[in-house]
Amino acid sequence: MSRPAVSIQSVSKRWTPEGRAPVQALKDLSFDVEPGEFIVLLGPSGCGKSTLLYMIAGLEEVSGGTIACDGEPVTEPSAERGLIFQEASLFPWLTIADNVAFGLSVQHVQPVRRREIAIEMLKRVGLGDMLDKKPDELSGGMRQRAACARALAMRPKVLMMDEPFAALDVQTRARMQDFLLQIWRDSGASILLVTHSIDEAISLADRVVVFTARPGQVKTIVPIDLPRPRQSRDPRYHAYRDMFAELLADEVDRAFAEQEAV
Ligand SMILES: Nc1ncnc2c1ncn2[C@@H]1O[C@H](COP(=O)(O)OP(=O)(O)OP(=O)(O)O)[C@@H](O)[C@H]1O
Repeated sequence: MSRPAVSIQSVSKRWTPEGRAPVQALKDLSFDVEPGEFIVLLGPSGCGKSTLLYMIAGLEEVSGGTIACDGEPVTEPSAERGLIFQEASLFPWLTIADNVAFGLSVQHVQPVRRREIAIEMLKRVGLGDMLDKKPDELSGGMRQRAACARALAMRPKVLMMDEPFAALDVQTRARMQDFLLQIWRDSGASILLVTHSIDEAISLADRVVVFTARPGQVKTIVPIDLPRPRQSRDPRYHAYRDMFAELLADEVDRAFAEQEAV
């Protein structure tokens, strides 16, 4: 059997903000992500989903346990692990093509080749005629597609997405989900996507990792056994929706109770 793309073993994270009480964000978290697998992380606010992505990205250290990608312990950021945020973090003063090409300069790709790759990636995300536009000339959905192109240009083995479509309207969000499934299939990358939307989780995931309220632990891992494209009118889809709503309700109650107690 192949090695997991990401292996998370007994990971904990304790934040110690200056002048404030320490926060145990994650506790004894373990699961693997298989190569090419689409994982969705679902859980109440503050349970440590973003924290986990930052640690896999190598932007934050674990307080305990280990994270390994393709068998190698994560100690620093790598082009093999891309991270996309809710708001596309593009450089406003660069064109879309230059934004996509920028990351490749760090990988010492020659300028002409950088531009070729940028054009190829932007075409793939449907922005082939927007190459020389600046980010503020694009809609939110287009900016997010440009951010995907920039991440994919680095050929990551693992792509992490932190609520990437939360700021988009419902129609754009549905299109972006279709688009994401397409580029996921083409790229062969593993994806870890954080969302608060049960529908998004069911529409996208191979498996959904449900977190407990803080400190975040794995409450359960649910494989979504439905063919794609997934139809919300399918009775099995409804059964998943009910199950996730129930699983989350307890944890959201717990998270609220904790907040009120502070
Ligand atoms: N840099 C930081 N310093 C101190 N505490 C932090 C830091 N980042 C996150 N935390 C705390 O760690 C906990 C987990 O935060 P995190 O953002 O990972 O949760 P989340 O599940 O992604 O939340 P949400 O769904 O609301 O985005 C929260 O209590 C948060 O306040």
